[in-house]
Amino acid sequence: MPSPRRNAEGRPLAACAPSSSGSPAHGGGGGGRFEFQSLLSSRAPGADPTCARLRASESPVHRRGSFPLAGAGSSPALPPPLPEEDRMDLNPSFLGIALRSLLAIDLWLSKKLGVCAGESSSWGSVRPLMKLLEISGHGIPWLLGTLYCLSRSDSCAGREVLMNLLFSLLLDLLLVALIKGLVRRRRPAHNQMDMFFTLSVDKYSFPSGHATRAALVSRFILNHLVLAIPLRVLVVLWAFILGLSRVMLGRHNVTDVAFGFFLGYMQYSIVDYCWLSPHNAPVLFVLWNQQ
Ligand SMILES: CC(C)=CCC/C(C)=C/COP(=O)(O)O
Repeated sequence: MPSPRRNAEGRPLAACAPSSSGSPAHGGGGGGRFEFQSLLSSRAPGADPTCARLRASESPVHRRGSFPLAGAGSSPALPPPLPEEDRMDLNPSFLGIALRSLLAIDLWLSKKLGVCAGESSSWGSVRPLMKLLEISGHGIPWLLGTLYCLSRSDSCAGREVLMNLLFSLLLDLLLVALIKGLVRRRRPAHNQMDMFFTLSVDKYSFPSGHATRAALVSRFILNHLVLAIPLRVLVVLWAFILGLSRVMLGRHNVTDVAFGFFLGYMQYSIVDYCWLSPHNAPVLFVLWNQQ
């Protein structure tokens, strides 16, 4: 009985090319079925690049018994190595499986929750309300509102808080644009791209800019405005419902919003750490006072 071929690390190779005589795939044997002696570690591409991974279209599922080999009897002509994106990893890590499962759950849940994604959706009648909520967390009203309040503020303390809110909003826009541009996750297929004033990176969905802003601004408000308890609860509710509405509108997947909340929360910690004051950023305050 022939022992399985092994790669450089001593791991058995997947026998996608037929082994020695007797294999049904070799020389037109009757069954036409490939036998995988074992899964190959994807970290040994040099050992046998054509066997290490299979192209999906050439896997036995797709082409039973029709592996493209040179004619029977001649030595097997190995196809050229496949480009990385055409390869199928036969031995995904535990982390890979966990991530893929999370992604599948995310897509399934997001589709289920996208009940306002269109006028004809099951909750289509609530869509206008969700879009109103969308505007309440949009960057433009927050930026314009902060600039307006800054121009009207006549106390030093007020100006300091507003200056930092402005800095938070700009930092948020920058970080979200950066991550969206790096990750480039497409928005859900059921989303209608009818958002008010978007930037070019807003065709991507990870993370949700509304969720980051909601978390950042609400944490900011709770820390710097003296509010009665019912109002504090309202601020938290607004942030939560705004995040949920992103998924209901079909704009985002659940993970976009969850990460957005996390990022916004962390952004506030950055802002708090780098808090701008007339002591550490006198130029900013002097310049503004001269306006
Ligand atoms: C142009 C400015 C100042 C802000 C863009 C705000 C915007 C459209 C963000 C996208 O949010 P989602 O990622 O939640 O869809």
